[in-house]
Amino acid sequence: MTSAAPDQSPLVRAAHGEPQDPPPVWFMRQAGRSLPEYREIREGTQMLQACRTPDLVTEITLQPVRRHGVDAAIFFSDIVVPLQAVGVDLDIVPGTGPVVADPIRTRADLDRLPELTPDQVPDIAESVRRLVAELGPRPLIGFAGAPFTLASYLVEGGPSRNHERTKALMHGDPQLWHDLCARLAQISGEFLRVQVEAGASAVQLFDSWAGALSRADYREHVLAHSRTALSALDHRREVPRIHFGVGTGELLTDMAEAGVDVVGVDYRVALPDAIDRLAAAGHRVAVQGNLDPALLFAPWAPLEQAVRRIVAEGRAAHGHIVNLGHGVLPSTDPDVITRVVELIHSLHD
Ligand SMILES: Cc1c2[nH]c(c1CCC(=O)O)Cc1[nH]c(c(CCC(=O)O)c1C)Cc1[nH]c(c(CCC(=O)O)c1C)Cc1[nH]c(c(C)c1CCC(=O)O)C2
Repeated sequence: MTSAAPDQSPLVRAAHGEPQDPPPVWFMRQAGRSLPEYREIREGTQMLQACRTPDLVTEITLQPVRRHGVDAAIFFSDIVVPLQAVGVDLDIVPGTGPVVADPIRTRADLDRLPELTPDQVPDIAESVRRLVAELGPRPLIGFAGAPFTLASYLVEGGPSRNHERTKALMHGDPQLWHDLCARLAQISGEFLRVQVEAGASAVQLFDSWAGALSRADYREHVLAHSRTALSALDHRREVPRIHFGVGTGELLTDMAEAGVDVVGVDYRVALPDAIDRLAAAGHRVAVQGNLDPALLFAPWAPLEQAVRRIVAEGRAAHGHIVNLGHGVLPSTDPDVITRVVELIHSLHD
């Protein structure tokens, strides 16, 4: 399945616009609570503590690769790890998500948010190096949160349905908003750069909550900062960049402008529509997606049909990486994931 070196792997080739037969597959949140071996090894260790412990990061990242035979590993970490590394007082609360002790809402708050330097995350580079050595020809995907999604956690103080304080800041004090996002672009870009310099073969920039924005707001207040974050990798254009957000059907062509090779498609948009929209706007990019994670709970017959359809639809794209339209849900049966991977690997054109 995998060829000699990660930069020649099906995932990297598909990301650079060379269709693969069968297409490569991995799953967002493939590591995590759906796996009993993950629940076991995480017992007694806080999430953020686990993310900073190379033995745990290495083992947890490899668990889904061993079990499911996916075509890539995704680095086990969290989008808030670099924020904690620069000194933000935050925690990941089980069942809730990241919670920030002192939200950032004023200029004085922003002044307390420093830039990220590599010496603050030596363990991240160490974990990536170990993983790359273990994975051999299989690529490791590094990742970071995009400025808007990180800003939402920092401004709201935690997960938010409506992002009201974030949007109030964006519109009420655009200068402060842009300065905050510029700082987050540095942090996010540096976190990606550390992973790539340590050997990651591809990256994904998660702008998970960008789908909450209008196109106008996205273009005026967000796009340039995501582009800046990714520009930290401009000296390594051979490392493909994937950009994903939930509910971003209306933003796909805008997100493609951030300097990306692959646009992640969530399950609310039909893959052919996403491919057409991107092509009509002149973007020669690959697509990733877009099986509904809830379909993994359906009987095999409709699930198989959906997987076959997505693989067939993806053949019209400039490269297709099969994935879910968002992360694996914690109560998913891992055997179903393994069976889906086997099916995809059997689907030759
Ligand atoms: C928005 C976001 C976060 N973190 C992340 C995003 C972007 C991706 C997305 O849109 O889902 C990114 C992330 N977080 C995690 C990964 C690991 C790699 C992988 O995908 O396998 C990745 C890529 C591990 C994690 N990150 C988290 C867990 C669960 C914590 C645990 O297992 O105890 C994992 C495995 C915690 C976390 N961290 C965050 C949330 C919303 C949660 C869930 C809280 C909960 O439901 O308990 C913030």
